[in-house]
Amino acid sequence: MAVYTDVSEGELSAFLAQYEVGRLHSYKGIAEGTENSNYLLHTSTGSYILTLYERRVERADLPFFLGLMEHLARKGVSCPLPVHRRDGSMIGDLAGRPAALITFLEGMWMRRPTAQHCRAVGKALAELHRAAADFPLRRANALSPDGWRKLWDITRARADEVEPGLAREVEADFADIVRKWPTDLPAGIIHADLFPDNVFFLGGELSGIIDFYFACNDLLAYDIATCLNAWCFEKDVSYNLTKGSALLAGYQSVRPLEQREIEALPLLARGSALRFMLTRLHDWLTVSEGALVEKRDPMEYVRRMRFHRQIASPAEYGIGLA
Ligand SMILES: Nc1ncnc2c1ncn2[C@@H]1O[C@H](COP(=O)(O)OP(=O)(O)OP(=O)(O)O)[C@@H](O)[C@H]1O
Ligand SMILES: N[C@@H](CCO)C(=O)O
Repeated sequence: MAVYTDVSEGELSAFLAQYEVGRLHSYKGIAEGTENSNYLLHTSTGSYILTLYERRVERADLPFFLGLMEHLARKGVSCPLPVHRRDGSMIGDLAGRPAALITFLEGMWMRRPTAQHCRAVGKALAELHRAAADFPLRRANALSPDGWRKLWDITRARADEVEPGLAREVEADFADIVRKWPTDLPAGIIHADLFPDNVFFLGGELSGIIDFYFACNDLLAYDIATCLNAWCFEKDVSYNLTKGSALLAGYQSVRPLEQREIEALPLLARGSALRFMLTRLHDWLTVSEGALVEKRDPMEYVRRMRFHRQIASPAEYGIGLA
């Protein structure tokens, strides 16, 4: 995460008095990430992550996100457990923002994931889909085609600042993806942002999944497509077939894909690349220079869109190879 909102020690101590987490020993802002403000807290009872929800998270969605984490944790998915306040709720207010406290997960995210990591994340994704299947709340995906359109309307006029000709290229691709977008594939709750920085490993084993703030109901295979984009490309945006086949095999070891899901992968991967290109483009053009936040390059995802556009068969992702 980033730090958009500063929190004083006095404000934080008053906030923590609502919880049974003991006395505050120390806290510091976490620069990593882009969406919300996050602090690492040490108290007399342990370590916690404090999140202040910023622009892209609606307060009304917090019971879904926090309830989902609690549901998954109870079902054995290793993810943070939201801490309840003394009044039983999981959501408070701090420095003018909705805020929550979640447990700290041990582990490190992989800057250079290997095929083994990709296999593990594929398997964990399928387990997450299975464990979430009976979660009772619903949330529509705010970043499906209608949401993409809103972002594109804001960014299109300045897209060529990133690369000349980008507006025209994206416009054409956007129309084609939306025209073909599937609606009748197996659906359920998806993580929707399962990038390497949201998956922790300890001693080679997957130790936890974080950041459920894009989770929603959508096509399960769309989540796989997002993982292929996030985990299986090298820095030069070449697709790593070994990683792709490992990720798909890991997923299928828990939930075998239907043929129609496999056939939809190239289109889902294009749509997913478009979605992340758009949020990055939006942030690239709008995030103020002063914020303690890393800007992510939209061109990494334009290049993925170009890759997926020329795929002739889903076999090129390595399905059935590992
Ligand atoms: N439960 C947790 N346990 C340990 N560290 C955590 C936890 N939650 C968050 N972090 C730390 O905070 C960082 C950012 O968290 P997170 O990915 O949720 O933020 P974000 O702003 O939503 O980022 P993103 O850009 O991935 O959406 C993580 O990389 C990790 O260092
Ligand atoms: N994972 C996203 C940022 C948070 O949504 C990206 O890399 O663009």
